[in-house]
Amino acid sequence: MPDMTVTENTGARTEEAAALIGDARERVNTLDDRIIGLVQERMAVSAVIQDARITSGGRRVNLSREMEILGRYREALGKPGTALAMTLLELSRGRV
Ligand SMILES: O=C(O)C(=O)C[C@]1(C(=O)O)C=C[C@@H](O)C=C1
Repeated sequence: MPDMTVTENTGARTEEAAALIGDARERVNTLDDRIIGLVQERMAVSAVIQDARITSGGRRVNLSREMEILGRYREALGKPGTALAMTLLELSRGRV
C-alpha cells in the first residue's frame, strides 16, 4: 500500500514516481524563483530606459522595439512565446 500522504501530494501512483516528482518540483520551484527574479530585474532595467526616453522628451512606448521583442520570443517559443512577451511588456511598461 503506497504512502497516501506522498502520493496525494504528487498525483503519483507509486512511491518511486512520487519521489521523482518531489525532487523535480523542487527544481521547478528554484527555477521559478530565478525566473521571477529575472522578470523583476527586467522591469527595473526597462524602467531606466523608459525614464531616460521620457526625460529626454520622448514617449514611454517604442512600438518598433516591442515588435522586435515579440519576434524574438515567438521565434524561440512559438505562439505562446508571443503571449509571454506581451505579459513581460505589460509588466515592464504597464498597459497601453
Ligand atoms: O527597449 C526600450 O526602448 C524600452 O523602453 C524597453 C521596453 C521593454 O520593456 O522591453 C519597454 C517599453 C517599450 O515600449 C519597449 C520596450
